[in-house]
Amino acid sequence: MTSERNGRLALVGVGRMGAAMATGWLRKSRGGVPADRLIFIDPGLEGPAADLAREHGVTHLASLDAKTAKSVDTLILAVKPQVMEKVLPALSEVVREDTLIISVAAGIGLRTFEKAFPGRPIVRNMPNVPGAIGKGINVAIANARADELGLRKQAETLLKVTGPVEWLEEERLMGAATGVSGSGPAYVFLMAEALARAGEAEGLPADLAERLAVATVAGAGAMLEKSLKDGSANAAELRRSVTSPKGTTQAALDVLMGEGGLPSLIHKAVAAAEKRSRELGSGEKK
Ligand SMILES: NC(=O)C1=CN([C@@H]2O[C@H](COP(=O)(O)OP(=O)(O)OC[C@H]3O[C@@H](n4cnc5c(N)ncnc54)[C@H](O)[C@@H]3O)[C@@H](O)[C@H]2O)C=CC1
Ligand SMILES: O=C(O)[C@@H]1CCC=N1
Repeated sequence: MTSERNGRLALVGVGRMGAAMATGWLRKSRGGVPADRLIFIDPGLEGPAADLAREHGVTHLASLDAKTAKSVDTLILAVKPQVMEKVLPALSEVVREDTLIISVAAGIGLRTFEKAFPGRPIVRNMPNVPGAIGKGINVAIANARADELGLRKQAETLLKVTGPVEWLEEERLMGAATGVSGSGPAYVFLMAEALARAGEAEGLPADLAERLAVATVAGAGAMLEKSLKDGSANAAELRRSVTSPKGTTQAALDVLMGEGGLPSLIHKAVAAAEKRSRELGSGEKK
């Protein structure tokens, strides 16, 4: 069997994450996926996903029928973990024996998909929303069948359109990765919100405070990325470069890095996400 995948790619669940990935794939500049290879499967397509389908002419179906499934060699599952098990039986009846299954659902383990799709190659991936602009990161693990068929590389070719792929060998680490990079963009957006609110509370006009906060988060992120790439500095070194002894930053960091400050709060937050990931995987879905 060849590992070449030139068939269609069905994305099941085109909500926030599905639409972010599809946006990344449809960006031709990054060697993306041609619109006529993609099929959106979602009974409630709306918002950005509906716009994407319309703008690019992507086929949209409410469910995957047996005839269409014959043309699908890659199935991406991007529904909520809470509905995943309801969605799997109907899909398992129609997908081909050699279809590569990729799930991006938090918490749901390879074993669940191996039960639903016996003998199929499966990749569990944790993407994040900056993938929509090619600035995402993926953390993935492949089952043995995917490796037997040499499909890890094939999955990576697809996933890396949205950002690099880090492969894990131990599935138990997926929860921690989810807490860092899957959920992580929300922490950074919260930082931008909090910074803007704080500026406003200290007297800045709201719109100016927001512009300053957004430019600061975006600029610091871009600088960190560049400095890591060229090897000039890491995050701690960049932080120290802003911090003049006895200056304003030192005064602020004494608050942020004091007892119970940001580092310990972030650790608690990532640990909570990791725990929730395990709960979602074990069926505690509420
Ligand atoms: N939102 C994020 O930043 C990230 C989400 N994920 C994972 O992505 C998955 C989706 O999350 P979101 O996009 O945030 O949720 P969402 O609620 O925005 O999207 C879920 C989509 O699934 C559709 N859907 C529901 N039942 C369906 C069915 N039977 N067949 C096909 N589609 C169906 C809904 O209409 C909706 O469009 C989750 O498993 C989540 O863990 C992973 C990484 C990041
Ligand atoms: O909040 C969630 O459960 C999903 C998974 C990672 C980011 N969003």
